[in-house]
Amino acid sequence: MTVDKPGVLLVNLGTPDAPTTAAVKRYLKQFLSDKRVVDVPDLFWQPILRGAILPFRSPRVAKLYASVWMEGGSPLLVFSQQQRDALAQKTDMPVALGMSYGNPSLQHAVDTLLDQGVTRLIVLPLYPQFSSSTVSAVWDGLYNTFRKRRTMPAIKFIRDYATHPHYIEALKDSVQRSFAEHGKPDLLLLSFHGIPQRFADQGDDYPKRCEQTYHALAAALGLSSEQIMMTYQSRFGREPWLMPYTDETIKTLPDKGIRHIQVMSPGFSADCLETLEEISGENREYFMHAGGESFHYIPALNADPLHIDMMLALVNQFKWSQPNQII
Ligand SMILES: C=CC1=C(C)c2cc3[nH]c(cc4nc(cc5[nH]c(cc1n2)c(C)c5CCC(=O)O)C(CCC(=O)O)=C4C)c(C)c3C=C
Ligand SMILES: [Fe+2]
Ligand SMILES: [Fe+2]
Repeated sequence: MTVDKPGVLLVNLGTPDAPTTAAVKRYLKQFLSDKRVVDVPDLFWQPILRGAILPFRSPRVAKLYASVWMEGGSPLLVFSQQQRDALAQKTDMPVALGMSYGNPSLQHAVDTLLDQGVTRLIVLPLYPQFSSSTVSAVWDGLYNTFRKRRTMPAIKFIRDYATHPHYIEALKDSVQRSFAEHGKPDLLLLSFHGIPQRFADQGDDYPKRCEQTYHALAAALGLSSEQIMMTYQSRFGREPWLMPYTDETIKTLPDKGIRHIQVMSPGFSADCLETLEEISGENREYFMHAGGESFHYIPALNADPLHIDMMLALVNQFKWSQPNQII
């Protein structure tokens, strides 16, 4: 009888090992050299990256990381480890955490699972909305981990979960707790990480998936289009990214009479630099400076029990093998 042992691989983006210029430079170099993220040919891109971007961006971004750093490390790592441990408590399958960039690496996570005798990998990239720049990068990273191995497990790869009922339910619950604590705002703003508009034009369905999350959550909360809106944050480089931009939008709201907002970033499964510093720090300042009166950031789902239940439901679909399984 063939042994069948499923194991779960949770994957997220990755983060620097320390809030220092050297560590941030190492991380950004790996991240921004991935063609899934920046698709400019290396002949042009590497001199720009090494000569201009890394030397100037690394010290600046290191300071931003230092402003959100937690006792156990970078927020993204701390919350991801909490998710891994909480999921492991709820399943008898081994669970490992791997990052596309930095540590713990995907290679380390896959090795850990295979060393425990796992024959079937259930891969859950913790990006609710598919994008080639994130989820396909996980796919590439996974492929690389097997290049030098003579064995390979069966693989179940979860593409995304933008409208999964458990995901929408967990978001709804989190919003309702925030409304109960701070009152109902004039506007609930959903800020998703952006990608270049060109990626979408070339077929990346990320904006469609974000819109589907937005519509599903608006319906679940019973909010009208005046009470909830979506924007895109974290623009990088000069070409147009998905619009409307979060920062530009936020600056205009007080003039429209919107003085109390609550902001959530449903595309981030764990709090990180982009939520804690960019949204809860920088964008809060833009809003208050433009005449806003009350700004509340609604945390990412992190290790919320409903979020872990969602992960369990997603991976449990693949817990039992099907005959003639190929991938
Ligand atoms: C350069 C292009 C980038 C694309 C395309 C991109 C897509 C993308 N990213 C996330 C999630 C995260 N990004 C994070 C940080 C981050 N992102 C970029 C650039 C692109 N992202 C950079 C350069 C950085 C590092 C910070 C900086 O230098 O400004 C993070 C946080 C990491 C952390 O350590 O906290 C996350 C998470 C998604 C979901 C996405 C596409 C949909
Ligand atoms: Fe990013
Ligand atoms: Fe940012």
